[in-house]
Amino acid sequence: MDFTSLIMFVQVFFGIVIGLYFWNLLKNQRTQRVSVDRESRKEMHQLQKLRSISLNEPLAEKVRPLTFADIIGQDEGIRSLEAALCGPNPQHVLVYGPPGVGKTAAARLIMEKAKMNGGSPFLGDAPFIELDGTTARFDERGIADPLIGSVHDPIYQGAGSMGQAGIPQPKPGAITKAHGGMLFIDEIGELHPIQLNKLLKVLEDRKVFLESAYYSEENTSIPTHVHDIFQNGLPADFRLIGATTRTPEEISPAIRSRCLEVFFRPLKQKELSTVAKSASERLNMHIEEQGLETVSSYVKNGREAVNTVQIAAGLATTEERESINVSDIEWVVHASRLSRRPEKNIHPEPVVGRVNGLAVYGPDLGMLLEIEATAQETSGEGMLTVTGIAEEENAGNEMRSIRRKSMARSSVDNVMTVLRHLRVPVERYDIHVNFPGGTPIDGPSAGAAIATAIYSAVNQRKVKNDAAITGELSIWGRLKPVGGVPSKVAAAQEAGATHAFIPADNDETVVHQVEGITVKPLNTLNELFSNVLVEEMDMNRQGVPVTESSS
Ligand SMILES: Nc1ncnc2c1ncn2[C@@H]1O[C@H](COP(=O)(O)OP(=O)(O)OP(=O)(O)O)[C@@H](O)[C@H]1O
Repeated sequence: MDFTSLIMFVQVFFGIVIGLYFWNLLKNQRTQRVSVDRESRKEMHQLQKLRSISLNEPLAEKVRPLTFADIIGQDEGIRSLEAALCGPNPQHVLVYGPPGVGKTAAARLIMEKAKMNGGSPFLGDAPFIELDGTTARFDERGIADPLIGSVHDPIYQGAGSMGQAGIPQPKPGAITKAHGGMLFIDEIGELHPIQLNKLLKVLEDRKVFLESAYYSEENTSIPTHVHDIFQNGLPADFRLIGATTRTPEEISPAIRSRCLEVFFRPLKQKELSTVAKSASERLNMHIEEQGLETVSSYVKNGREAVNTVQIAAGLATTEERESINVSDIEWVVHASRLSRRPEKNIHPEPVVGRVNGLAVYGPDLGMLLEIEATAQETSGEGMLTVTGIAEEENAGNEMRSIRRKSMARSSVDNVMTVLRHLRVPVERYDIHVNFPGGTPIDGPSAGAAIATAIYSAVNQRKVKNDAAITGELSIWGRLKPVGGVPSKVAAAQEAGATHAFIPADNDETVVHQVEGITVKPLNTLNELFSNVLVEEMDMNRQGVPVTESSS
């Protein structure tokens, strides 16, 4: 074999080896592709099989409110939502309220309502995006952030062909998906502070800038749209609806200052009964009147009312009945370990030392606050006992927390000074003030009611049982304004009171309209006593005259 033949032989040999190599590579790719296709066909078949199966519409879906009229008892909240979002200049909104009272249901309906308004900036296809603040977790390296958006860097697995080409890929978050529409964040109070801060920036800029160490302006292999996103940001112009079960004080002032605040209130017993009734109607089930009464006296909110009816309906259906009996409801109540709603009603008759105070807790929950006092004349120096309250309480926030004497206890001490000033000889009596029932007492606003209870006990004068009182006391016996008056008056009316006495400085014109209760604004404790004490004297004890206080 001469040299040329040898060269040719080597060339042919290497040609065959290289050819075999590429042929093998191609074959492998084809086999891989065939097996991927086979696997995908199998998965698609499985997916189609799953899709072909469908159960009935879940009961929870069937009873979901479809119009605002289906949302019971929240007319005021819905009106505020409409005012904020359905006009030509929609605002960001924070919706406060206890769990299960219709916040989400109303938010889901507001977009359609807004679109009906010709002047609204929301277009016909404006999106409504929902996100849950409790599950919207994010990765601190920015790999994943369902709210703000993230960048999928080429180092990460599954970066695909763009990744192989070293291109960082921006992934839009909910704020961009909601562009031109509304972003509803349920439980916004649970968002991580870092996410909240990022959200605030977006609300300000109406776009979001994403960052990546793999992005370079000079990199010409990066496609134009990625350059555009990194340089100009992703659009994020939307209106925020944040719902929370927390109180306004617990929400960051920065987000509050950018939003209109809307309040959804707890549902009254009658309203819960209506929610239960309409749920049973949607399920095509009849429910006895007494059954409705039982539901509404155990459940605390609309969701619980609907759930109770659903389980009872399920029970009736399995027994092939078309109506829900009281016993079905009782069984559900028992099985779900529901406890009866505390019924705070006014006392049936006037009693010495017993006063209907008014409290408010949570964002908007008014409640009747029972206050009892007894006074026993003593030869020595009188003692003051206060029960039914915490002796000490925490105040402040996460940054600065302090322990202080209970506000209710301080309030009683304040009342004793006021009564001494009014020449009520409290020092001659062992006085016991009790707050039964475990209702939270915010202290100062119960001052006027506590003073009435002690004054009534010392003078043995009965207090009108149909009167409810709220007001802080100045040390000179003047009634000072308090918070939550509308909710307090509504609670008083629901508990059966016919008269509510509030500080004149509150000037809550709105409360004058509560049906079935007369609201009387007063200036001084003396005016209050002459309005709420029954005009009779117990002859066993000398009534103590009240002198006019200087205020
Ligand atoms: N006021 C109401 N009127 C009619 N149905 C209600 C009302 N409140 C709650 N429901 C029923 O309860 C379900 C749950 O209510 P929704 O999710 O709107 O409550 P929410 O206030 O958003 O509660 P959460 O704070 O727990 O998310 C609704 O789908 C509806 O069936």
